[in-house]
Amino acid sequence: MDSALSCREHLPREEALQILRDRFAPLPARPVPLEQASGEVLAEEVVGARNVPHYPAAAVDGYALASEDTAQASPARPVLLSRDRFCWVNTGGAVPPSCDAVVMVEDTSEGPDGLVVVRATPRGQNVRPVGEDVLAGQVLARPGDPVTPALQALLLCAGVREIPALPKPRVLFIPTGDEILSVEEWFRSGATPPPGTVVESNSLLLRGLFRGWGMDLHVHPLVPDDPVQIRQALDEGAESYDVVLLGAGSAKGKRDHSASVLREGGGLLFRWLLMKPGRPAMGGAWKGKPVLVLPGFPMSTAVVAWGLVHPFLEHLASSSVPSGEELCSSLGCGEPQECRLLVPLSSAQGMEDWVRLKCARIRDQVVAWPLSTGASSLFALAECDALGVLPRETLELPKGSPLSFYTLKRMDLDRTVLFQGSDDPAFQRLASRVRLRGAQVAIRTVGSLGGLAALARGEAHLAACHLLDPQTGIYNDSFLAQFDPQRQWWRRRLYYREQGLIVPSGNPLGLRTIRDLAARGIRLANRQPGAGTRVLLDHLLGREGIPPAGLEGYDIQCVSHMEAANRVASGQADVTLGIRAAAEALGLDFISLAVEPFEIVGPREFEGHPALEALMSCLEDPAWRLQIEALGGYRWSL
Ligand SMILES: Nc1nc2c(c(=O)[nH]1)N[C@H]1C(S)=C(S)[C@@H](COP(=O)(O)OP(=O)(O)OC[C@H]3O[C@@H](n4cnc5c(N)ncnc54)[C@H](O)[C@@H]3O)O[C@H]1N2
Ligand code: MOO
Repeated sequence: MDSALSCREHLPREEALQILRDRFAPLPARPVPLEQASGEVLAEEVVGARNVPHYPAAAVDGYALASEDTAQASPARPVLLSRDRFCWVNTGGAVPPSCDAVVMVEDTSEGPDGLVVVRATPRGQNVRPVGEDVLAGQVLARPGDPVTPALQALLLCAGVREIPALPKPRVLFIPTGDEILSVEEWFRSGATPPPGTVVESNSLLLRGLFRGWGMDLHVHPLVPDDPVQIRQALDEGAESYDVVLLGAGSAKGKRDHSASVLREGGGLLFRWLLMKPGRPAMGGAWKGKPVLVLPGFPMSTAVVAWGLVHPFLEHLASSSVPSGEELCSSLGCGEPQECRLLVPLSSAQGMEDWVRLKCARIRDQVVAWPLSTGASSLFALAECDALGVLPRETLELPKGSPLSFYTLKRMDLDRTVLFQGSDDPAFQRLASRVRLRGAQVAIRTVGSLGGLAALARGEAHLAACHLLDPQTGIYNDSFLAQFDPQRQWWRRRLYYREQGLIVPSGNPLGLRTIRDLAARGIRLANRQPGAGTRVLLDHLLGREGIPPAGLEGYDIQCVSHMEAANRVASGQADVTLGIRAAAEALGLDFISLAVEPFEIVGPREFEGHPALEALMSCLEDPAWRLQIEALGGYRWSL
């Protein structure tokens, strides 16, 4: 036990990193046999042990000879050499010491009297002298150089048997948690695993990150929230590994033991980082080996891996990442780039805030919007294109603020259009088809009205419209006239879709019409303001003279058809208004109330955009049409 350690709390990530760097020295270089050294990085310079070539070598097939014997030779006055004045050499063969040049066989003819040479062959011609390529003692490669195939071959020729490689820290990840199921248990648990259980997904995530860094990660079998077993696993880790990563148990739960185990058994160096997510991360020592605790939520694990674990491993491995470029190295991207925020962003005060971003480019401006901020959201982590790392002093970033971002995925913004608008499963499938044509539709679900307003502000290439005008009973026309008074947008109808009541299978409450929503005790799930489906609901209720305020659940704002239908499927609501496809996807019953045209619209200025052209060509794709028909409730004409 290292009682001399004092624990720093509430500290910036960089300070935590510095504490680790000060406390744990880089690992020694590793000798690696040359044949196995592919992909390694040199820890020291390497000098040649032998000359290459180590003998004077013929560069052509021909005759080795003394250059002075051919000094007068020319096609007009060939020279005849007697048999003791030349000898045959193949390309690469040794030139005898008595010879200093090689004449190409094409410039000679050998006859019974000797060799006829038609060209003067100056000293050294066609001879590769000793050490021409490499001289013994010559510096061949320097620290930090990657061992490429060419370097490997060169070092072999230069007589180098093994190389000093940068150390590769051996790292063990110990997942912990009583609630965590192994992958086998997860799939064995059926379609609905018991509440409170979570699959052990962090090691899959971490392994992938390590692979991207060119490092291996070993994973310990799952350990329950039991201090004795956690200590035992740490003992095993410290015995055989250079670094131990302890998963979860980092916050204040009754089953969170990481801090107390470390504090009592090894030493806690720091705890509570000024970053979000990842705040409960901690660092310590166990039997002299570094231990880092990764908070359990996936995004927290990833952020701590990027921001702390990888830079620390690079320190242990003595890799020379220039200061300030640590995150680019961890994230595997180039210099941060700049975008403008499509929406305001508020950052937690005093915290370095890691934000998952989606990006698009409109005209010449790269724009970005944040995805979910929840540390538990894996979808946001998988879906985002980029990360914004907001410095601790950032508070409010108004809409339009510049923001620098690190790319996580290759983005082809020339071939990406930004769609803002309604949620629609068929349109989602269309976006997948567009991918197959090498282009992308970035989708931001903001409802029909939100999409039209975004188009009007020049913040999207494309929006959707399925809005019923209660006054006229006509879809879309009046809304487009309002948002595009100058008529500068094109419009195209994609399909019609059925809207209706989505109720549990078998319709246990016997709901039939919109009037039934007003019955006592009926729990509704509604959509967000601005969603076309909510506009339709309001219209249908209004027609029947039903005041929305009286409906239980009218204030519930689901942002997609699937979210609303899932509320019904899970028993949280008795009914929602939505499309037939959402009901069918979840095996729910559907009572059809309306058929609406689903149109897409966009400014003419973007016509010809490659992603828009790809989208238009997908509309004719029979495979997509079949896929849409199978969703249920979509049709091509009224
Ligand atoms: N009262 C407080 N509660 C929490 C605080 C706090 O300061 N006070 N901090 C929150 C923050 S921030 C985070 S982050 C989490 C950290 O949680 P722990 O590290 O203690 O981890 P658990 O509570 O055990 O698990 C959290 C979450 O992650 C899931 N998990 C854990 N391991 C894995 C794994 N290997 N693979 C996938 N998912 C995993 C776990 O099941 C939980 O759902 O604490 C907050 N609470
Ligand atoms: O800091 Mo926690 O890691 O936000 O979710």
